[in-house]
Amino acid sequence: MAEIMRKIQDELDDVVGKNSTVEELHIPKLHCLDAVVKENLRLHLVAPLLLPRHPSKSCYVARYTIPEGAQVLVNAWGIHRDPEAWDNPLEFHPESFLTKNGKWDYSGNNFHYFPFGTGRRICAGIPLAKRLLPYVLASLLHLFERRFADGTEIDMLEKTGITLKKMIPLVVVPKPRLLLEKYGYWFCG
Ligand code: HEM
Repeated sequence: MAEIMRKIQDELDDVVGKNSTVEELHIPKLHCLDAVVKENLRLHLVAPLLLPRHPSKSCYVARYTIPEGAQVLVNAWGIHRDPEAWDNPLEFHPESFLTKNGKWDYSGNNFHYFPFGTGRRICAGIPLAKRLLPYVLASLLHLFERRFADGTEIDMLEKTGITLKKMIPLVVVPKPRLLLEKYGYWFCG
């Protein structure tokens, strides 16, 4: 994990530099960060079972009859960990999103990877999330080193629900890594 963090911060230092702060124009050049966001959304989906579906008419899917009005849940969490689609599916390997560029996107058209859902009920916030997620993460990682609070370690255990949450909240202590003047009023008081 420490090595992935170093790669991301090296990329941020190359693309953004230590004398400026992250802007939207930098985001398309941050390939390593993009791969980390995508891999994180593979393993830790926001909505592990998507939103429930209810067919308006009985229908057949594969060999199964789905009666009208039945509640259908799609186990996207399981599909994202399918060993037939992913090498070492339980491990965090952002590299797979670097080498298969373009294959994995958020369109919902690839049924091995659809963190924003798929079809008519696909997430309505993709355009916003796609911009905001890397921008906020890039800004935080560029501005701060993060140290775990004394005696704590990262633990990725999840708490199940309609949305997935961390079982144990992450507590980090941010440490500035740029010149203090880049932090504006936060550190000037
Ligand atoms: C990391 C960020 C986000 C993720 C991973 C995410 C993921 C999802 C998923 C998996 C669904 C269910 C899709 C399905 O069942 O096929 C969904 C639905 C939805 N999302 Fe998001 N979402 C995110 C951010 C947002 C934001 C920022 C907004 C709004 C500003 C938003 C608005 C919605 C809405 C309105 C729906 C319901 C769509 C419908 O039922 O027709 N989401 N989202």
